[in-house]
Amino acid sequence: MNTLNIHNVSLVYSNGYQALNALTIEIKNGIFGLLGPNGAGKSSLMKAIVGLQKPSEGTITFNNQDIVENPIEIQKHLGFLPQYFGVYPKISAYNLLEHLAKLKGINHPQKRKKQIITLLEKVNLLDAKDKAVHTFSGGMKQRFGVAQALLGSPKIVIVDEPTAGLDPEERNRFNTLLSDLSEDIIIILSTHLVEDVRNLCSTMGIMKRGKLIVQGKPKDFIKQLQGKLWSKETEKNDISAIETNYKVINTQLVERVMNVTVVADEQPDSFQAINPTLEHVYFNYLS
Ligand SMILES: Nc1ncnc2c1ncn2[C@@H]1O[C@H](COP(=O)(O)OP(=O)(O)OP(=O)(O)O)[C@@H](O)[C@H]1O
Repeated sequence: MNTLNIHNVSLVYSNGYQALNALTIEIKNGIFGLLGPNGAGKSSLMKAIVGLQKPSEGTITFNNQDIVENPIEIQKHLGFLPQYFGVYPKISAYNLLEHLAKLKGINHPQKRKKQIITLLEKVNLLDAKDKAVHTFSGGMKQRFGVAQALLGSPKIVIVDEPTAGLDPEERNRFNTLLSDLSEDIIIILSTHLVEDVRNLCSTMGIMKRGKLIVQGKPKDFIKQLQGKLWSKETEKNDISAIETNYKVINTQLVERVMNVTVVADEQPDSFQAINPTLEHVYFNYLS
């Protein structure tokens, strides 16, 4: 079992901006979902974990090794899948993986070949190994991205918005792959897609303005909202009156009619009970 321990981490950039504020999390094998609006500090946290940005305060350990003092300790076990690769050179998938494997220090030619073939099989790209990566579909590129992130058998993989731009079928296939991989390693998934967190993550956290405002299991959060969510169709002009009496967590058009959802212990007049989803949980914590 791998353990990433982030304790009381704060990060103040040189311009004085506090991007992380006393953040504490323990992450074990499985997929940890990190949700939060733009600018909440998710990328800053990732940078601190991978050793690209030293925290101003606090400690980060990976399997009991201090990785703030010794970033190499995590870098040799780390795979990173950015949202987009900037450039896809006009070379085959196999050759590009071979090049990246050499950069990662996998020097033994036979071992390198075996690992590349195994990874191409795992991400279902073995048949496409001689095709140029720039001709791949979006889903194939993302699966290629997973293969490169897994070179060197990392114990921790960080994926940033991995399903952006994929069609629903590609997104399903990609999510199944991530889920299969997560049994023996830590995967940290930073995303705006609440549904992906619901489907994939055993644990999750929500960030807001540099703070981790909550962490736990998606299903426990949903349970906490059971029997407390109420919704009704409304006019746009009536929303501010509802807001004075109730905690409104969402207003949204459903079949072109405005629906308002509130959290309350008792059923408000003319509202219907609705079943909570993780999206309601997210809105509830952010509103
Ligand atoms: N090098 C830096 N110097 C100063 N401020 C920075 C620096 N990098 C990021 N910030 C600021 O820190 C805040 C958090 O940024 P961060 O990129 O961590 O957010 P995020 O949650 O990852 O958002 P997004 O989803 O948009 O990437 C932002 O207000 C950003 O402008």
